[in-house]
Amino acid sequence: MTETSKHEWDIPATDDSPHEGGFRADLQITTDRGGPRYGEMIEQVRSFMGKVRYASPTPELADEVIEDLRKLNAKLDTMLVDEWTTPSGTRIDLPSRGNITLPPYEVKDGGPDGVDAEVTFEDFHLGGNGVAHGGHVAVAFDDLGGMAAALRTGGVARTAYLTVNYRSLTPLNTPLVLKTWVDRHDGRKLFVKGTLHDGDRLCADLDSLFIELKPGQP
Ligand SMILES: CCCCCCCCCCCC(=O)SCCNC(=O)CCNC(=O)[C@H](O)C(C)(C)COP(=O)(O)OP(=O)(O)OC[C@H]1O[C@@H](n2cnc3c(N)ncnc32)[C@H](O)[C@@H]1OP(=O)(O)O
Repeated sequence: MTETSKHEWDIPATDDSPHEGGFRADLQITTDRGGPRYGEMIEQVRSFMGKVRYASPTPELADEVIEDLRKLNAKLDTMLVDEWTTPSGTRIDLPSRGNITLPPYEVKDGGPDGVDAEVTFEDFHLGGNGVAHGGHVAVAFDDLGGMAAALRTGGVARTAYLTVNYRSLTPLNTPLVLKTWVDRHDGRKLFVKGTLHDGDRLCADLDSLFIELKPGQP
C-alpha cells in the first residue's frame, strides 16, 4: 500500500463491513478528497481526452505531448491510492461523482422512485458521424440504473443484464435527460428501466436487471 493509505479516510475493515471482494457497505461519501479544485482537474482531463479524439498532431507536437504527459503521469504516480480511497466516484458534489470514466452527468433528482439526470456526451464520446458511441450510452445507463437500484435498497447492486435499445441518434455536446427507475423489485432482483431523451426525441431506452449484493459478496 502507498504512503497515502495512512490518511484518515482509509477505512479499516470491520465485521459489519467486510472488505473481501464486493463493495464496501460503508464506503465514505465525501466532498473533501482531492481538494477544492479536483473537479476542475477532471474537467481539464475530459477536455484533453476530447481533443485527443480529434487532434492530428505533427510528429514534433506528438513528441512534446508525450513528454508533458510523462511528467503529469509521474506527478500522479506519487499520489496513487486504492479504489476505496480515491475521490473518483465518491465526490457527490461533482458531475458523475468525479468519476472520469463516466460521461459527465448531474443528478437533478434521485430517490427510491428513481433518478432524473442530465447527461452530456462530449467529443471524447464520439462514435461516428458526429454522434455518441453506443457503448458510452450503455455506460451512462449502467451507472444511473445502478444508482436507481442502490437508492431503492440502500445497498449496492450489480448489473446482471443490461439491454439498451437505440431508438435514434444520440447527439454530442447537448444536455440530454436520462431517467432510470425500478420497475419491479423482487427480493434481491431489481428490474430497472430507463430512457434517454434529446428534448422530446427518444434516443435510447433501457431494460436491465440489477442484483442486490449480499454483505461481502465478491
Ligand atoms: C451515491 C452512490 C451511488 C452509487 C451508484 C453506483 C452504481 C454503479 C453501478 C455499476 C454496476 C456495474 O457495472 S456492476 C459490473 C457489471 N456486472 C457484473 O460484473 C456482474 C457479474 N455477475 C455477478 O457478479 C453475478 O452473476 C450476480 C451478482 C449478478 C448474481 O449472482 P448471485 O448474487 O450469486 O445471484 P444468483 O443467485 O445467481 O441470482 C439471483 C437471482 O437473479 C437471477 N439472475 C441472475 N443473473 C441473471 C441474468 N443475467 N438474467 C436473468 N436472471 C438472472 C437468478 O436466476 C436468481 O433468481 P431467483 O432464482 O432468485 O429467482
